[in-house]
Amino acid sequence: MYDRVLRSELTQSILSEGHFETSKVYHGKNAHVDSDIRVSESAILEQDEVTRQIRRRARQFRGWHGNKTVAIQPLKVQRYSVNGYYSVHYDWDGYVTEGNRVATFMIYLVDSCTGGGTNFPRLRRPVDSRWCSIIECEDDEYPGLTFKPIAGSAVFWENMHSNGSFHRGVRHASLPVKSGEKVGLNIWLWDHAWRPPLVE
Ligand SMILES: O=C(O)CCC(=O)C(=O)O
Ligand SMILES: [Fe+2]
Repeated sequence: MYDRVLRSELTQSILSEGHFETSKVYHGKNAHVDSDIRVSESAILEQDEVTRQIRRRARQFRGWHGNKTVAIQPLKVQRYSVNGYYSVHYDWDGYVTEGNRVATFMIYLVDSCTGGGTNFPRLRRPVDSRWCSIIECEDDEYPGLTFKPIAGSAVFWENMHSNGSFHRGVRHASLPVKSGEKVGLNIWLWDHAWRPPLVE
């Protein structure tokens, strides 16, 4: 979890731009709306100086193996209203064989909600209570580790093991928003050179 990665002026500029549409679920090149899996609205941000700088910074912060073949995908803003959610999934795509999403930044832009945490059911919650400002410590409604949406902060994780095999430990969900609104900025690192490893 990274604190204050985005200033609020940038958030305002991002939010005023978006052309939101009902979010789809993707399998390779196929995409469809499926409210059993995902209820939110998304907008791909146009390229401008702000988005260019954010993408540059995300790329500098973290290359995949320091890899020159990693690109930052176009930035996507996702808005959840009451009962909006995204059920458990992986960010890697098991249907493609050339290139994949090797890592994810999830930046919270608007946190005026209850619920709406980012939940990793297979990760263990740390016991040290100092984590409790950023992770859910009181609520046992969902298994595993849940990051609270905190505007301006980011969660970063890798979607692959170092040999390029899919990391199944980072299965995650956006928990249902109970009240208010949550908005997140998804930044995905796409490695063009990724190929399925010969051994899992
Ligand atoms: O909004 C979140 O907390 C997670 C979003 C997510 O996992 C995704 O869009 O792939
Ligand atoms: Fe995801």
